[in-house]
Parts: sequence; C-alpha cells; structure tokens
Amino acid sequence: MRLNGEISHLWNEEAEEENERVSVISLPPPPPSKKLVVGYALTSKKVKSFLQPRLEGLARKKGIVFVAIDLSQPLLDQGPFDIVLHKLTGKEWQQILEDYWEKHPEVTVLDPPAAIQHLHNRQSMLQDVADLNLSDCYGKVGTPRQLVITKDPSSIADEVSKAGLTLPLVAKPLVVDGSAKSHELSLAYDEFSLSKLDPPLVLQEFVNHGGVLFKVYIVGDAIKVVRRFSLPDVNESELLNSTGVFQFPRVSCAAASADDAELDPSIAELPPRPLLEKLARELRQRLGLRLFNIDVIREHGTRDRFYVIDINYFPGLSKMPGYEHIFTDFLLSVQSKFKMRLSS
Ligand SMILES: Nc1ncnc2c1ncn2[C@@H]1O[C@H](COP(=O)(O)OP(=O)(O)OP(=O)(O)O)[C@@H](O)[C@H]1O
Ligand SMILES: O=P(O)(O)O[C@H]1[C@H](O)[C@H](O)[C@H](OP(=O)(O)O)[C@@H](OP(=O)(O)O)[C@@H]1O
Ligand SMILES: [Mg+2]
Ligand SMILES: [Mg+2]
Repeated sequence: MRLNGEISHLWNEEAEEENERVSVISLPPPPPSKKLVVGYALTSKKVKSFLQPRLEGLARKKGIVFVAIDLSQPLLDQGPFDIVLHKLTGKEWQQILEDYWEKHPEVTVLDPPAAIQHLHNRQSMLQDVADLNLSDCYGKVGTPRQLVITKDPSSIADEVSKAGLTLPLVAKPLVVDGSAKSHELSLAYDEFSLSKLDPPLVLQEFVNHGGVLFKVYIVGDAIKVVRRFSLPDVNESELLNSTGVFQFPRVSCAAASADDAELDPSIAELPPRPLLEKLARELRQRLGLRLFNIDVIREHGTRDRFYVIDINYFPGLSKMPGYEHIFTDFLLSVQSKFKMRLSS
C-alpha cells in the first residue's frame, strides 16, 4: 500500500509540477512593422478584471495591441483587426459580429458566437461531456444526472420521481446570461420543497466531492488547474433531518482558492493530467471554443470518478497564475495557425 502511496505521491508531485509548468511555448512576435491588432468588445467590468496592465505590457513587448471596439460606431468602420475578442450578451451584438465576420473571414473571432451560445443553456452546456462519456485507464468523466424543468413548479416532484433523481438536488437557472440571477443556485433537500422552485431551471443531482472543486482553465492548447473550495458533502443523517430549499452564495469564486490549503490528498489530488488533456482536446473540438473553463469534481470516496458540473465561456482568466504569458502566446499562436492555413 505504501508503495502505491509513494507512487501516487510522486505522480502527484509530477502532476503539480506539470500543472505549474504550463506549456508556454514562446512564439516569435510579429515583425516590428506588423502589430497583431486585437479588437475587444467587453463590459467595463471585464476590461477591468481581464485587461490588466501586466497583460497589456507583455502584449506590447510581443507586438500585440489591444484596441477597444466602439459599440456606438459600425464595426465595419473600425479596425482593421487581426482578432476580435469578445464577451457581450444579447442577440444584437451576436448579429453585428456575424455580419462583420461574413465580410471579414480573415479575422479570427474569439470565439464564434454560435459556439458560445451553446454554453448559455445548462442543458446544452453539458451535453457534449455526457455524449463523450470519457473513460480510460486514468479515470471516468461524466456529468451528474439532471432534469430540465420548464413547467409549473407543482409538477416538479413528480418529474423528479419519474426521472429517478436522488436528493439532494442542486437547482440552477436554465439560462446562463452573465446576470447575477443566472448564478442564483439552491440546494433542495426534500421533494415537498421542490414546488418552491422557480422554473425554468435544471435540477442536478448533488455529488459529494469533499468540498473541493477543480477549475480547469483552457486557453487554446494551454491547460491550467486551480483548486477552489466548494459546497461541503451532505451525509445521510443530514439529508434525513433536513427539509427545504436553500439558496447559496458563489462558494467557489476566486476568493475561495484552496490551492494553499492543507487538504486531504485523496480529495485535493489533481485529476490525472492525461485525462484532463483528453477532455480538453475533445471539448475544444466539440464545443468549437478556445477560451473556457470546466468545473470538475471528484466523487468523494473514489480515486478516479470525475464529474463536470459547469462550463464557463471566457471566465476569469486573470485568476490563472501567469495568465499574461499564456494568453499572449495563445494570441500569437492563433495568428500563426491562421497564416499557415492561408498559405497551405
Ligand atoms: N452537481 C453538483 N454537486 C455538488 N456540488 C455542486 C454541483 N453543482 C454545483 N455545485 C456547487 O455549486 C457551485 C456553483 O455551481 P456552478 O458552477 O454550476 O454554478 P455557476 O453559477 O455556473 O458558477 P460559476 O461562477 O463557476 O460560473 C459549484 O462550484 C459547487 O460548489
Ligand atoms: O472563477 P471563474 O473564473 O470560473 O469565474 C467566472 C465564472 O465562472 C463565470 O465565467 C463568470 O462569467 P458569467 O458566467 O458570464 O457571469 C465570470 O465572470 P466575468 O465577469 O469574469 O466574465 C467569472 O470570472
Ligand atoms: Mg461553476
Ligand atoms: Mg458557470
């Protein structure tokens, strides 16, 4: 057993080291004459959190300039851009961007609006993970069983019983639109309380996972995993003695970092790197996205049974240690891949 412990310990160190050694392959910056122009359409909150001085400074050194897109002017009159980076909600912007892209196919759009739309619904968001049903020698990755509820609340208990879902259940707004409301989650302990919920929503089986969640950030080919505190496990007696629906705060936000916490290794051990690389490769391809993160939990008591519970488009990338290096290399790689496609 000790031997296994030693091996897993060694592996864990390697995994941690690998996680630290993000594959930052420094690409040559474009020639001084040709800057890489990145037009961005972001909320002021996102500009503040994402376009940090350390990113803009390093970008400038690498020949990359960020230019704010003026939403009060026609997009076609602006630029020229090599890349358009965006995270805005609403059909109007989606239409503007799609019209622009039709006239400028040479511009790289990060990421295509139709692909982003896929993550704006908590059912379609996880469908590719469920269809993938990843399982190999490193472990299994699935999604918790879940049920979409759009009808009147009084039918929820029957729907749950017909679907055979087990309590407790996490109730999540079906639509993810960047609003605070789309992050208002609740935990339902008993079936009689389900009628208090407010459809449309998705009811997802709660999976005990030791109170630690892994946020897997994907920026192009780069993968970076951080640990966050999460909801604590719900044991049998608590379940039997608890009733009601309880809204809970954003328990796994950046402030809830668990990277420096003293944790049980069986809970805190990072998911196997090869498993995450396969998952990321598949999801990049199936989702058609390059900027996203995946919330992964390990079923408590297992070593290699993982669940994806949430996927976020263009999340808080600046929370990734060394994001400025990862992101600027990603932008240069996008441009060089695009040029290779053009010349082939
Ligand atoms: N099926 C589940 N089993 C156990 N815990 C869960 C489950 N779903 C959600 N949670 C807990 O609730 C938190 C928020 O869930 P989720 O990530 O789906 O919501 P969100 O609003 O999309 O959050 P984010 O800020 O990551 O976008 C998770 O970090 C985790 O702590
Ligand atoms: O801790 P992370 O980086 O996951 O926090 C993200 C969160 O997951 C969501 O992606 C938020 O976006 P919305 O779903 O649109 O609210 C991000 O907010 P943002 O203002 O940075 O886009 C969080 O950073
Ligand atoms: Mg989440
Ligand atoms: Mg989310």
